Order: sequence, then structure tokens, then C-alpha cells
Amino acid sequence: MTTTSPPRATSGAWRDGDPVGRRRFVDLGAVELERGGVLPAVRVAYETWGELNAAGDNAVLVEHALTGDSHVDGPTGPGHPTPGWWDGLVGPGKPLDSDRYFVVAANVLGGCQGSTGPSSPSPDGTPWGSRFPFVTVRDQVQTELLLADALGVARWHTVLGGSMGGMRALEWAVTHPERVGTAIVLASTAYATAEQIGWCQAQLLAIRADPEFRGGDYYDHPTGPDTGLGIARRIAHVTYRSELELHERFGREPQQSEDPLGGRGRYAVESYLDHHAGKLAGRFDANSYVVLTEAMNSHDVGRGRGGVAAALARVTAEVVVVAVDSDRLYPPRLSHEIAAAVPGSRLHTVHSDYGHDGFLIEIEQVGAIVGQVLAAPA
Ligand SMILES: CC(=O)SCCNC(=O)CCNC(=O)[C@H](O)C(C)(C)COP(=O)(O)OP(=O)(O)OC[C@H]1O[C@@H](n2cnc3c(N)ncnc32)[C@H](O)[C@@H]1OP(=O)(O)O
Ligand SMILES: N[C@@H](CCO)C(=O)O
Repeated sequence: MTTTSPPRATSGAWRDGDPVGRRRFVDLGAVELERGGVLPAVRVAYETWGELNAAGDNAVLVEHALTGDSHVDGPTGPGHPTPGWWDGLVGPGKPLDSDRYFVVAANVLGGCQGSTGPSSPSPDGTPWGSRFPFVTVRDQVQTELLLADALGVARWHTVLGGSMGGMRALEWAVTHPERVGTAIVLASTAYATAEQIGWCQAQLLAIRADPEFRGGDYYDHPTGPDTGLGIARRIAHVTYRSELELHERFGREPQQSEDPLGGRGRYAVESYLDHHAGKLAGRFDANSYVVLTEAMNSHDVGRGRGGVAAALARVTAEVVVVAVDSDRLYPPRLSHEIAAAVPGSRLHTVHSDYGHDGFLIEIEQVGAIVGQVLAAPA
């Protein structure tokens, strides 16, 4: 295994010359793709907490969601433009106890936070751009299998994640039952639903309709498809929150002194969405957003396996399913379906006013569930 810390250009948060902080990089070689073809020279960025024990049975894989990264926990700093997305969950005595567990988090295949994605150099040295292949959640898990091998992890004690991270956690348990002890699947699903694909279509069209997108080959232009990516984020962000939260928080209020009735001013909720759009455009690559969105749309643990129920029935891991009660994008019924189909699984419900993002925001409830699962004797 080679571990290096190269500066590498992306159009997302990580730019050429950035310090790399605590991230490490591993070159995994070629990854064979589910839909055919091979992605050569795959590199993965990852972070770890704690140590792998002599028996090699204390490794925990934390899977991030769509715009997350390997920085699960910790402050901003060199190489970490954003704080940990589950800040406070990892460390000595924390739910993901680094005194006891070897906690690993990797940036997903197709991402833009250090792992191979469309902004990475292709074999000819220029960014992949539009030539980056279609990847599925199964390809992402296959890449993580190579990472596990490189780290000497024969079997994960636990794989856990929310949303797109939950897709990978569940796919791990279905594809490699012998290599997963426990899977914790939060605010997620066994398959992308028609409505999820529908919301994603509007987001993909927004990016592709931006003239700055240039079919995905915009890296040598001074400007990229920030407008399209921002519209995609606005659409997505509404689905990530609850109707009641938005109503109670913003109602019909104008943004400060602006006059929405005059046609040019904004409602406060519009300003809020503008803010999230701008933030994402500043830290994320539009091509990665497209690639990862299409990967999420591909998600169906039952594909080629006789359907979802048959696929879930073969899981041998202990499965803990966590629904967020106000989640309208991954509604609780999808968690209930997983729990009903996986033998011996357990279901928890997180109460949140926030909707889907509750799996990121309700850190105490999530920490209590994760801590309870991981506190159990191995
Ligand atoms: C913090 C990070 O970005 S971590 C980076 C990695 N992140 C991830 O992986 C997850 C991606 N992040 C997310 O999905 C979301 O940002 C969440 C879940 C973390 C948001 O959680 P919340 O704490 O509920 O934040 P919320 O949605 O209320 O947004 C707060 C922001 O909106 C801004 N805001 C609130 N009201 C308005 C308004 N009327 N006009 C403009 N901006 C507004 C706040 O100033 C704040 O800005 P800041 O985040 O730049 O400080
Ligand atoms: N807010 C999360 C939601 C995706 O599930 C993200 O941006 O990753």
C-alpha cells in the first residue's frame, strides 16, 4: 500500500496546494465497474481515529452523505475547510470511541474531497470531466473493499452512515455479509424511490442547463456552473428540511428590509436557500454532484438479486435501522421496509423537527443510538 499526501486540483473545496491536514491518501489501483469498464489508478482520501487492534476486529467504517467527506469529527483547519459533519461523535469516550475502536472514514469514489472523481487527473493528465465513468453505489463499496484490504481490515466491526452513507452501509451488508458485523443505516433506504429520482432529475437538469457546465468540461475555464449547482442545492435543501420547520422559522417574513412583494426583494427563506446554494458552490464540484446523484439513483440492493426482500434476507450482520420521523425525502416507511426484511434487525426513530437533515443535526439522539450499539461487548 502506498500512502501519499499530494496536493491535487479540484474545483471544490480542495485546491491545488492546499495543506492536507490529517487526511491520508491511498492508491488502490484499478477498480472494475459494475456497468463495465475499469477506472484506473483510483486514489482514496481517508481519516482514521484510534488504532487497529491485534485481532483486527475493532474497525468501524463511517460513511458520509452526498456532500460530506472524510472529516467526520474535528474543527476546521489546514486541509479541513469545514468542521466535522458529525462533530463530537468520534474520540476517546465518545459514541465512536477511539480508545476502543479504529474509526475510518473515506471520501467516496466520485467525490471531490480527495478521492478519485471527475475533477481528478485522467490517465492523460487532464481532469476526467465528462469522461468520468458512470459509477454505482456498488462500485463505491467495491472501492471501500479495496481500502479495507489496504488497511488490513478483514471484517468491519460496524459500518454506519446516513442518507447516501446509509446506502453504502446497507450495500456492504448485502454484498459482503462475511465482512460486516453490524450495519447502522440512518435516514436511508434499500432503493432510490421514484420521488427521490424525480427530485434528482430536477437537480441534474439545473446543473446541465447551466452554460458554464460545458458538458462537464469546465475545469480550464475561470468560471464553473455555480448557478446550476446552486439551483440544485436549493431544490435539494428544501427536501432535506421539514415543511413545518421552514414555516415556523421563516414563515412569510421578508429578508430584512427587502420587499418581496415588489418583485425584486426576497423572502427570508429565499435568502436562506441562496446562502446554502452559495456555500455549496464554494466547496463542492458540480461534476461530483452529478456523478454522486446518479450513483444514488442507481441504488437498489435488489438489482440482479431477485429483488429487495431477497437481497435483504441474505444479510447476516446485525442491522440497526434509524428513521427520522419528519424525514420527507427518506420517509420512515423506507426504514421500516429494511427492518421488516432483514432478519433480527432493530429499528429506532429519531425525533426531529428538521426533516432528513435530522440525521446530521440531532447529534445527541444519533450519538446515543450509535454509542449503545458500539458499547455492547464485541
Ligand atoms: C458546517 C458544514 O458545512 S459541514 C461540511 C460537511 N457538511 C456535510 O457533510 C453536511 C452538509 N451540511 C448540511 O447538510 C447542512 O448545512 C447542515 C445539516 C449541517 C445544516 O444544519 P443547520 O445547523 O440546521 O444549519 P441551517 O440549515 O440552519 O443553516 C445555517 C446557516 O444559514 C444561515 N441563514 C439562516 N437564515 C438565513 C437567512 N434568512 N438568510 C441567509 N442566511 C441565513 C445562517 O447564517 C447559517 O450560516 P452558516 O452555516 O454559514 O453559519
Ligand atoms: N445535507 C446532507 C444531506 C444529504 O443526505 C448533505 O449535504 O450531505
